[in-house]
Amino acid sequence: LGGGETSVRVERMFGLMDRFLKSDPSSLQKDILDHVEYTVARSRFSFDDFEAYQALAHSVRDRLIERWHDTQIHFKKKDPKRIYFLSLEFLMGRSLSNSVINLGIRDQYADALKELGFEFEVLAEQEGDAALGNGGLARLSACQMDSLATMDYPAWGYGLRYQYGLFRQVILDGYQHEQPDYWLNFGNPWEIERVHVTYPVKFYGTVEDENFNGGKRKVWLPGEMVEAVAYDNPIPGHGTRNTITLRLWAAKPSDQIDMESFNTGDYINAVVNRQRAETISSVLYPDDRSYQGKELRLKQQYFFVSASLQDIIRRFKDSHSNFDDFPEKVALQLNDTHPSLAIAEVMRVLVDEEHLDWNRAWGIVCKIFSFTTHTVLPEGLEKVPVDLLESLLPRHLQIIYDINFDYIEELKKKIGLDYDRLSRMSIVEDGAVKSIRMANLAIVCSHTVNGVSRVHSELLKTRVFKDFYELWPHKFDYKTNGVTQRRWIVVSNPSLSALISKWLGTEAWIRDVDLLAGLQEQAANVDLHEEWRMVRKVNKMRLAEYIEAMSGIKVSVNAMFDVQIKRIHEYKRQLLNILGIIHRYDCIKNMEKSDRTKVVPRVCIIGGKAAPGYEIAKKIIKLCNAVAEKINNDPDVGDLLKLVFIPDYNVSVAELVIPGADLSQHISTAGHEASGTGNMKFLMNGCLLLATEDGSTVEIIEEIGEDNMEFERSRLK
Ligand SMILES: N=C1NC(=O)[C@]2(O[C@H](CO)[C@@H](O)[C@H](O)[C@H]2O)S1
Repeated sequence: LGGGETSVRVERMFGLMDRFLKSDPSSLQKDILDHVEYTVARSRFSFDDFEAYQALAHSVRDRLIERWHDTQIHFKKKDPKRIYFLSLEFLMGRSLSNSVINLGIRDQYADALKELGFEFEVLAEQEGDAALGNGGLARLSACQMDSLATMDYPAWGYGLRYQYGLFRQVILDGYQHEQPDYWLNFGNPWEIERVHVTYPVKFYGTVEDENFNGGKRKVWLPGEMVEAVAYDNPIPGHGTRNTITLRLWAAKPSDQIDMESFNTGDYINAVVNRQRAETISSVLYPDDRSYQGKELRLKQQYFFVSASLQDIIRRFKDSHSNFDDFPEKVALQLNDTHPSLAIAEVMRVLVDEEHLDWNRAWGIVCKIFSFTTHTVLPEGLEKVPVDLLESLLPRHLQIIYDINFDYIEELKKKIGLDYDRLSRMSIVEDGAVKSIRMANLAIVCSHTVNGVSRVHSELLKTRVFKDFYELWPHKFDYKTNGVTQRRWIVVSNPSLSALISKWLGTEAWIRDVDLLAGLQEQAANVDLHEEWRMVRKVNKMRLAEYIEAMSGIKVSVNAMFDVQIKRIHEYKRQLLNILGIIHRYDCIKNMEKSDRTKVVPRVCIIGGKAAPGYEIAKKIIKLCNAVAEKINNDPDVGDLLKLVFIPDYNVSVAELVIPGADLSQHISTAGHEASGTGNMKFLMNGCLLLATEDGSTVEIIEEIGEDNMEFERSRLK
């Protein structure tokens, strides 16, 4: 995502801030009440918090739509190079607060609501999280969309509209149980269903040779077809009118019901096609690492790739007829290997449908793809069994074989007949299960390959993709993860946000996070310290109330809140943290009463979901709850030590926990966390980090400076 040459500011269109919608409190009030009556269909004189939230959401959406249309008109006229971000996961969280803050009208809405007898924060709590992702990779996608919009990029996000997002974590007797995420049950005011934006997606079938222009060409005869229907989500930038689109695809059957079966009373078979189709976009893949359930996963990947590319090519052809212009107008960013089939799909469309010759099509493909890899371990690299691909997408397998043949012939000219290396670098893995190495496919066809931190990039160059780096060093770069300060300070910690603006003397940091460095000039200001302590206290009180409401455990805000919230993984070492807590408990129990006055009271907070099939991770959750049961019910320890497992950790829970944390733990086994983003969120909220030198923490250390660190570098002898 290079310089600003493709980012054209979407200035105030037609000379007005908002063409038709005003934002003074009385106009907003009228808007909200109109939506109560005409959208929510409730009496404007009697409606509850949830109905008020629905009306408020539609009122805000109206303002998003104005800018959204202006943006689309603007870019249709400018016809810039568009960035298409292809990701199978977007962990968006709630939209209301983020939208009104980016629109710059949060306070106006809060004032308008107060006069109607409602509190903005109470209504914001009515919204469910859009949890269309598993963890850091998915939340990064959401933060990137916010930043692309704010930086005025003409960008699109493409993904899947899962009917059920990331499972709801319920703790029973200390164990994790997974419940469906019914995030759509009460409607979703933040999306627009585009019933006219649908594309056929094909699967299975055979490939035939057909006479064409005196030669032969391949024709794919599909065995099954489903419809992809677009659901659009406006993503507003901050301090700009640029409002980009997150287009999510839902799978619908091409034929809703088989009337013959129905009329013969075979009601199950009558709808079996609908079920087969809708399953494709029904459940978010429950794990952000291991790859089981391969066929469904592969169907999901191709479904969203095919629909997205049909949409992108249609948009290109609306104003261009020569595919030589395609690389000038289209950049496709592969978020991990999940969208890698896009490479074979573009080749298929260009060669089989647009009738470009192979080499011309290949030249185009190699200019439009960039690949972000988030994996540090070779065993985490995605492989697709050839037999599965041959069954589901026979034409794509042929294309991948052809790509690989040309690539290996070229490789032989460069490295000679080093068969071990040729075998390692091949896109096709021969072995017990012949497979397609999706990362190799992505690297061969992309013009850039980026890691997500400097440390990660070094691991890629020296271990994971060493062969490729030696061949194409120019392809490899890194873009260290980032998080948006709009969500992680302004939305989640408004009192800190106000304090920062006051002491910096500007709100410009909300668009440009580097301006936060200006606070260093006030680092010794005791007045700022006092205000900051008050902010932290308020946030800790909010968190303590939440803990008591969720677990019944009373915690003292005078204790240090020591937090570790992230997906449960062995490499993230929640177990090490729990063993440390057991040790701390043991030390307190064996301490003389007089010595206990030296103990800093501590509330240890752990939260996170374990993948449903990850048994060890689920046992760690049980251990945490068992240790908590023991410690929290020991009056001898009292407020000196508490342990809380926060259930169902999600984006909204993170927005509550992070501002209240005094200390946070990022103690992954070095070399395992590709980047990590929780460290950044805690840091920008003024929290101390207890961390290993891993992933992006290494760069945080450089940014903070070693004189601000306490090091415990116990090198192995
Ligand atoms: N499947 C994954 N989930 C993650 O959180 C991963 O991607 C994140 C975003 O780049 C990284 O910050 C994490 O370190 C990495 O584990 S990879």
